[in-house]
Amino acid sequence: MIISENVSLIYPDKTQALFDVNLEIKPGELVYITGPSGSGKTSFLKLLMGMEFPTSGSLSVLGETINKSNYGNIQKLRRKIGPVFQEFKLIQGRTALENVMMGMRFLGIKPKLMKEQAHEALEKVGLGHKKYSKVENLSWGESQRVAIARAVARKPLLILADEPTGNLDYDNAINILKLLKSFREEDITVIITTHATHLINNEKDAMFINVYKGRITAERKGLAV
Ligand SMILES: Nc1ncnc2c1ncn2[C@@H]1O[C@H](COP(=O)(O)OP(=O)(O)OP(=O)(O)O)[C@@H](O)[C@H]1O
Repeated sequence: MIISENVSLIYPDKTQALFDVNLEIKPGELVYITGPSGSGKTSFLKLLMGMEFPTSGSLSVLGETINKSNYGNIQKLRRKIGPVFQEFKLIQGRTALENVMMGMRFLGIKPKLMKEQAHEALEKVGLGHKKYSKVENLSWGESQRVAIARAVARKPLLILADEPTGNLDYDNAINILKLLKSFREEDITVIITTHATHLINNEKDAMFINVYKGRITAERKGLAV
């Protein structure tokens, strides 16, 4: 699913965000990425989405090599990924349903099916009753759920959630994590960055990646390795 060998990332201004990342993530795994602010968590997710390319080393995601020369295939790869961004990236003035449908625009799905998948995804995240609400009228937690619905409506193989519990109170944060974890039952690999280590300390069936100053350590708990 994801194989990273000696991957380093240096931005054009010479900031080295990641050093020698070696890891393998298997299909259907739940992965938490923790680490202080500025340690390289988002940079790692950007590499997985092909929004950045490794400066050195080799990275393969769902069988596609992440490098500039493979750009055509990386665009196809993105159709199999459901991203949940830190700042949601919802379109104001549009309803929850419209936002979820917009996330499927370039997937080549027929409009009727697109609508069905969007309805289904909003039901799944518990927002069936807010489908026709404009997103600016939703609470923070509800907006986060719309962003998650938009990611799962695409029927992805991989969900990448960047700090999905940021700005949520304890109960909402726990519920959002529960929701994201539930997608594993559909064999989706779920990767979550979080500062909220207290929320995940008791997880027994997950891979934990810690990033510190661009260097990664990984351990699996409770999984057959
Ligand atoms: N486009 C960029 N150009 C140059 N440097 C960057 C760029 N994006 C990130 N960085 C730098 O790379 C390092 C890692 O940043 P990154 O956003 O990956 O950290 P993070 O762990 O996700 O932080 P946070 O928890 O605050 O979101 C930081 O030093 C950051 O300033």
